[in-house]
Order: sequence, then structure tokens, then C-alpha cells
Amino acid sequence: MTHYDLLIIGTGSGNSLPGPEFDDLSIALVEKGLFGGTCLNAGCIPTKMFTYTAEIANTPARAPKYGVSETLDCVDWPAIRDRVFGRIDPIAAGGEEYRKVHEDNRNLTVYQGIGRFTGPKSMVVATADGDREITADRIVIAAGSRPAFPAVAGLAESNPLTSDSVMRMERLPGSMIIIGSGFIGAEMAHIFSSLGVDVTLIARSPVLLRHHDRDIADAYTQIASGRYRVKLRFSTGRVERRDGRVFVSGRVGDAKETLEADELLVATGRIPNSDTLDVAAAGIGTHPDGRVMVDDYQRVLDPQGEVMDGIFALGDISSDWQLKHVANKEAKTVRHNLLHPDAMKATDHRFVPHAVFGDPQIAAVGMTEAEAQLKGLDIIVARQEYAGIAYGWAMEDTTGFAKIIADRETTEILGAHIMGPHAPTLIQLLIQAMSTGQTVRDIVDTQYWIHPAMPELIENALLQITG
Ligand SMILES: Cc1cc2nc3c(=O)[nH]c(=O)nc-3n(C[C@H](O)[C@H](O)[C@H](O)COP(=O)(O)OP(=O)(O)OC[C@H]3O[C@@H](n4cnc5c(N)ncnc54)[C@H](O)[C@@H]3O)c2cc1C
Ligand SMILES: NC(=O)c1ccc[n+]([C@@H]2O[C@H](COP(=O)([O-])OP(=O)(O)OC[C@H]3O[C@@H](n4cnc5c(N)ncnc54)[C@H](O)[C@@H]3O)[C@@H](O)[C@H]2O)c1
Repeated sequence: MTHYDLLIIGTGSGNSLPGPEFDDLSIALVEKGLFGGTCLNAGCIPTKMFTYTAEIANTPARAPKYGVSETLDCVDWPAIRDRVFGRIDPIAAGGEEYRKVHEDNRNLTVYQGIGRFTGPKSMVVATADGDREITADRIVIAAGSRPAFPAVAGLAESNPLTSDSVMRMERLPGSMIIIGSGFIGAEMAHIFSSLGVDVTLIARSPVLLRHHDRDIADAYTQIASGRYRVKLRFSTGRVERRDGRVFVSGRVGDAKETLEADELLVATGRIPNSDTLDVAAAGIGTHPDGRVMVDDYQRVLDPQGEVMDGIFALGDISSDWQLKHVANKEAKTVRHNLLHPDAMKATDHRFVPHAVFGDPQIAAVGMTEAEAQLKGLDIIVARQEYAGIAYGWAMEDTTGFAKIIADRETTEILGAHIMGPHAPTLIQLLIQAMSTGQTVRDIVDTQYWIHPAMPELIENALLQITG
């Protein structure tokens, strides 16, 4: 049994914690997989490298409307894949080597293997060289989440792809069924349909991206339905793999239907890794969905809601949001609170934005119109089309728009939803305004807006609110 001052489980956002401020502590860092966690190895970064490639592949088909004629001659999947992982894999390997051998990390020991709690401050790590028992005064749980499989007959046996495996496939399939129409479903459908795969996207709900503002979800569903096969209200009953093909049977209302493809991708959410970590053995409380219970200071709670001494959690394993910028923000809180136990700070979760890098792109922050209405707020809703600003004319955009929801009297920005080119960049201005308490009146007339740049989309929407 080896004792440490600090034990960190997970090298996603958890790996950002050790630094010079912790040089006087002995640290154990436990990781069962690739260094860098989901975002680097199987999440945000590779997917966005693929979505960018998808946009390049789409360019020739969209060129004629600008009077330009181009052809798409070849989609070289191994070259596409190897560009992505040829950049990412060395970063993961470099991060691992840095923690293991660099003198900056002489106070840190890396344990490679699956960690499992055996008590509140003790753990066994199953390494290639056998079990290692470790204890620590303080612990940070940053063990993330993994793809969830719905209870569908034959699904597991049919060996489906998940976001962990789909981007590293040996060859591009001719056709692919995707179950799940959230973030991953939308991004993967965009990527693979753009690369020439015959995609069928299955949604249980009447729209794709159903948690988005209804105007956005409706518009996205309509556009997506023109790009690949979209099956709405499809209830999956059974999956079977035969003769190298996968068959997905289900119902749309009373009608039975069987879909068929070369590959199946499951994108039906992610579950926290609290079970495999056996947090119950440490007396740690979990929510019904498996998330570790934490307070605003990222301190872990027991099942009664009492703060557990010296145990923190961050990111997907404990958060309401499975987003990298949230995991990073929570890691900053944990770092501060480890260093300043007498002056802890809380994580600011007031305005958590997100983006879907689909086709078109989507970004959102704050309330949807329906949420604002449910709260009984007196709101004003502005909607500005890309087609109504000069840069939108340049792009010939006919579908994009920004929707801003504000308090009618104070002009406080309550929510913003953008669908169209560069939506994740355009929304930052509104995230900043909301986070710093600036109202529509504060920002619309007090600055120049570069003409004819894309932020005019936001300016024009804001002007509708101030009248
Ligand atoms: C396909 C995809 C695309 C995404 N795109 C985006 C995006 O564009 N923007 C965005 O904000 N977010 C995105 N996300 C979400 C983002 O990747 C996660 O929210 C983020 O990576 C979570 O970080 P984390 O540190 O909490 O967990 P992780 O990065 O998952 O790190 C947890 C680590 O703990 C290790 N671990 C787990 N259990 C154990 C154990 N028992 N013992 C030892 N080690 C263990 C794991 O191997 C892992 O390395 C995406 C996710 C996916 C799957
Ligand atoms: N751009 C980004 O920020 C980004 C990209 C990818 C993933 N992520 C993160 O990763 C998380 C996981 O992504 P995800 O797309 O798997 O989850 P998700 O929660 O976004 O979507 C899952 C979808 O699957 C559906 N579903 C669940 N069970 C089903 C079933 N049996 N049959 C059919 N549909 C079913 C749900 O209704 C939902 O629409 C996201 O919540 C997000 O936080 C973020």
C-alpha cells in the first residue's frame, strides 16, 4: 500500500491539475486508457477535425451557386483518418511521457490501469503488473463517462460502432445507420454523409436535436432530411447482424420497418464511469443517472448530501453538462479549492453554452423560448436571418438565423440560439454579454460593428429588441 497526498483519477481535464503549485505534494495519477481523455482521443478534437474535412468535401456540391464549378474526385478515408490521428496520437503519447519521466513530475506517479475504490480514501488499481493499493489524503475524481447502450434486443451482439471506434474504422462503409439524434448523431451524420456514406439517422422524437430551441430543432431537421435519410419517431425494437450487414427493426407508430446498412453507430448518450470506479465502496453519493453528487465547490457528497472531506469531482462523471469547457472550468475550481481550502470558490454554471458542429452549425446559450415562457417571463424574441445581412448574401445562405430572447423591460439577454455558418464563434459575443451582466441596450449602440462582417447578424437581432 502506498500513500499519497493527492490522488487524481482520470487524465482528461484531471490532467490539467498537477503543476508547480503542487510540487510539495506527492501525487498519484490513475489512468486506464489513453492520456488526455475523451476530448483529445475520441471526442471534441477528432470530431471537429472530421467536421472540417466534411465541409471541404461538401464544397464542390455547393460551388455552382457562386458560379464556380468544382468536382470531388476522391475521398481517401485512410488519409483523412490518419491526418486526424497522426496529429492527436503523438499528443496523447507525449502527455503520458511528460507525466512519467519529466523532472517537472518527479513528485508524481502514474498508475496505468482501472482504478476501483475500496474505501473513502483507498483504491486498488489493476495494472499490467498486478493490483496496486493506494491511499490518499485528498482525491479528485475526473473519470468521465462512456457511450451508453440502450436496452435493444441484439444490439450488443451486433457489435455496433460507438464514438470511440467509428473515427478509427479501417475502411469507410457504403452505408451506416445511426441510432440517436443528439450531438453525436448530428455531427456523425454530417461527417459520414459528406464523405459519401449512405446515412440513415434514427430519432425516437419528432425532431432531431430535440433539446434545442424548437425553431432551431425544426429547421435543422428539415435541412438534415434533405441531406440524408432521417427516420423520426422510430422506436428501435431489434438489431441483428447477418452476412456482414446490420438490420435494425422497429416501428413508426403502428407500421413496422426494417432498415439495413453495412455499419451501425450507437449515439444514445453517455453514462458516468462512477459504477466501474465503484464509488459506492467509498460511500460517495450518486444521482439516479450515475453522476457523482457534488456541491457548487465541486466537493463530493455522501448519499445524505453531506460534504465528504477532501474528495472533489469534476467533468462528465459529476456534471450536469457533458462538455469539455465545463470540465475545464470545474477543474479550475478544484485546483483553486485544493490550493485554498479556507477560501474555496464555486463554479459559475450560470451561462453554459454549447455548439453542435453539424451542417449547418448550431450554437446556444441560456433559455429556449419555451423555457422562458414556462417561467412566465415577459420576453421579446428577435430573429434575424443570415439572408438579411450583407455577409449572408456573400455566402448565399438561405437557412441560417439568430434568435435572441430578452427581458422586454430590462433588455437582459436570457437566451441566444444561432444556426448557420460560424454559429459557435458568433455566439461568443452574447455569452460575454450575459456573463458580464450587459444588456442588449448596453451592447447594441455602444460599439462599432464591423461592416459587412458576420456579427451584423447579432447587431440586427439586437436592434429589433431596442426598437
Ligand atoms: C464524440 C464526442 C464529441 C465531443 N465533442 C465535444 C465538443 O465539441 N465540445 C465539447 O465541449 N465537448 C465535447 N464532447 C464532450 C467532452 O469530450 C467531454 O465532456 C469531456 O472530454 C469530459 O472530460 P472529463 O475530464 O470529465 O472526462 P474524460 O476526458 O473522459 O477523462 C476521464 C478519464 O478517466 C479515465 N478513467 C475512467 N474510469 C477510470 C478508472 N476506473 N480508472 C482509471 N481511469 C479511468 C478514462 O480513461 C479517461 O481518460 C464530446 C464527446 C464525444 C464523445
Ligand atoms: N459539440 C459538442 O459539444 C458535443 C459533440 C458530441 C458530444 N457531446 C457531448 O457528449 C454527450 C453525448 O452525446 P450523444 O449524442 O450520445 O448524447 P445526446 O444526449 O446529445 O443525444 C442522445 C440521443 O439519443 C436518443 N436516444 C436515447 N436512447 C435512444 C434509443 N433507445 N433509441 C433512439 N434514440 C435514443 C436521445 O433521445 C437523444 O436524442 C452529449 O450530451 C454532449 O454533452 C458534445
